[in-house]
Amino acid sequence: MANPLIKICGLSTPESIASAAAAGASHVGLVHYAPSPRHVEIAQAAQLRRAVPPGVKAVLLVVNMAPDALAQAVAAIRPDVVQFHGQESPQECAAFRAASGLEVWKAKGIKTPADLAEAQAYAGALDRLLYDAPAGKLPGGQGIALDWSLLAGYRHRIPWGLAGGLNADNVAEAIRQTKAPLVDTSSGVESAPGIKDVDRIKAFCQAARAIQS
Ligand SMILES: O=C(O)c1ccccc1NCC(=O)[C@H](O)[C@H](O)COP(=O)(O)O
Repeated sequence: MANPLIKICGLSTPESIASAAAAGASHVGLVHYAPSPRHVEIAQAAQLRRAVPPGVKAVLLVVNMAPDALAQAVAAIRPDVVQFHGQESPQECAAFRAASGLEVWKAKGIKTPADLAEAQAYAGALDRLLYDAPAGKLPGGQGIALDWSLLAGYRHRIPWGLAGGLNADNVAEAIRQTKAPLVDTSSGVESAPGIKDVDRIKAFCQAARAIQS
């Protein structure tokens, strides 16, 4: 099995972006959602995006954002990827993808086999589905793992990734069970909500790459 891509999400300082890149992350996430402890304003996100080194993709996370506001945010930040993390429909994702020409991901909360089957309706509208725990107080970044056994052996209709409660201690087992081609973490590499920890980022990336087929 090839090493999975690694996304470290919810970064809010140039230092944490540099740590994630140095540890081998393929993607770094900037959360623009005011209720989140990881929220960054547009101007801050634009500055952080400039700190993302070549070879690492910047992912902008948004939740049910109005199309005009999203277009302005994208113009200012210039992300490589937009990750929708609210109730955006396949049609809305497809329309944004066609209009922007950007890579588009959609996070979907998965609790049952039916949720997983429903998520496949996004095939053709997206570049990647990100399976996460169902929304609670926040739509994402909750540190809650989904039931990985739901994904074991599943025939996905679209490129995908695994998020939700991943950390250095469990990511290898999650990859072993699900064969995830991309793993994503946020609270699992923090010392407190919104505060990224360099050592935890390093340990997560090492553990995610330690998997052998
Ligand atoms: O991280 C947040 O605070 C957040 C808030 C609102 C929407 C999405 C958010 N994060 C999105 C992510 O991609 C997280 O990495 C993903 O949900 C996994 O988080 P965690 O379980 O904490 O590793």
